[in-house]
Amino acid sequence: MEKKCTTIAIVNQKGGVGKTTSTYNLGWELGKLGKKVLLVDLDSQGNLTMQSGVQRPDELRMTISTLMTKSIYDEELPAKEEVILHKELVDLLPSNIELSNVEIQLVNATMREFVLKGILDEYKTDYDYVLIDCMPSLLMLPINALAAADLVVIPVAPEFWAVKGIEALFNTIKTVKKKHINRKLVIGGILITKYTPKLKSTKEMENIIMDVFGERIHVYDSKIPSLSKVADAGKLSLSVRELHDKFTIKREKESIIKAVEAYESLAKELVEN
Ligand SMILES: Nc1ncnc2c1ncn2[C@@H]1O[C@H](COP(=O)(O)OP(=O)(O)OP(=O)(O)O)[C@@H](O)[C@H]1O
Repeated sequence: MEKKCTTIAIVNQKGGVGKTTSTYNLGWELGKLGKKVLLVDLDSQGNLTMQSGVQRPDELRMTISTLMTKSIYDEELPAKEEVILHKELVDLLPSNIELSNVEIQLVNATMREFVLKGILDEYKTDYDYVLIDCMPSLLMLPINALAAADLVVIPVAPEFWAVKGIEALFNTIKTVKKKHINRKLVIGGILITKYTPKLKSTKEMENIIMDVFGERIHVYDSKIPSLSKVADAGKLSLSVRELHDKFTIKREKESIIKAVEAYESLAKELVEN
């Protein structure tokens, strides 16, 4: 029997808020909980692909762009094994710079909002979770992610312009629902990333986010701490848990454990809801 799969779009049109980092580490922690996870890199920067250990994404023969182009031109999709890469706890549909051409191809494609959905309907059958890492825009590719998703998770770094950005994203989600692109789409919640509660400015932004959105939207209890070791793990193509496990000295382990715990508890929040 086909598995019930939950597809989650990790979206924020603001850059650098922790979308890729959260997609990878949330995926890893869901994998740790025994879930079968497919990560989808829907960003032409290919950061999720590099985070997953592919050093030169531009040399990949098959990527999500191959699938989307084939789908736009009504060609048969390649077998999953030809495209999907495997890591210990997650699988990956990789991406590279070619995805920027797809954004252009989509403009004139028929059923252009549903190209990714069509592909995932075919590719997601073995998975419990599909996590889509979106590029920082609200153009056709992120709209494709919203059309394919059951749930949206919005990583937000508590910075000055954050609230304005979330408002714009909500309007896009409203339009996606109103125009029947995806009427069942649910906003899972706001995930606060790069969190430093000791900083007055962070606390102020957290309060503003709660005041403005708290009544309408769930804000995940798990908050991802701002830690230089989180960025280090990314550069080493490791999850925060893997980097933690590699450390042998207690002080080193302590420098990243809070991020491991945060992504673990976020994964549990998602599984339990
Ligand atoms: N919790 C964190 N603590 C410290 N650094 C972080 C944290 N999360 C992410 N970073 C760093 O911030 C930078 C941006 O993160 P990331 O690439 O995940 O953001 P993004 O929203 O996906 O960016 P883009 O919009 O460009 O795709 C990276 O260098 C990453 O290592």
